[in-house]
Amino acid sequence: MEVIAYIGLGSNMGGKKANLKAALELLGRVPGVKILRVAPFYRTEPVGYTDQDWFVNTVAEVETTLSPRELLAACLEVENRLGRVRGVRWGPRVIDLDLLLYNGEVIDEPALVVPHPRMHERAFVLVPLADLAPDLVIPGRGGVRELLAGVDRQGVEQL
Ligand SMILES: Nc1nc2nc(S)n(CCO)c2c(=O)[nH]1
Repeated sequence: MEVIAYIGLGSNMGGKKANLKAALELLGRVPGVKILRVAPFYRTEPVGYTDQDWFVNTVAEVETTLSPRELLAACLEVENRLGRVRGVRWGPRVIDLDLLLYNGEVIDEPALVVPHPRMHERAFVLVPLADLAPDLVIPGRGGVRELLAGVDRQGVEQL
């Protein structure tokens, strides 16, 4: 049966918008994954490891028959196909796909934590997510609209 999941995409190396478009193209070709909607792209100030180039971020809403682990594996496969080299943990990356939400479920397993543990404090996630689903509730964290009101939108600029 199909469920709804949300995937965060980001790039801060090379052709950032082109990298996001390529990732969406590859993701959309995965059997069992259908991209329903994609938020606008945003130019965003790096958080966490700040000594790096600005990112381009967006969020995609997908309908999928894959399990959470299968969907995560598909995201990692897209990253690998686009040449993601896992160097510095928080360092620059050609492409990053984060599984943000899966069918409203809470999952806490080794290498699979959903909702994404930091998404509720990240404007670069909440802003595009609110473009798609402002009334969504992030299990255990609160409503997207309310969380967005609590973060600093500084450093998230619509492209
Ligand atoms: N603005 C911004 N800052 C980030 N810091 C990390 S790590 N990442 C990678 C995503 O976890 C990002 C990002 O995608 N966008």
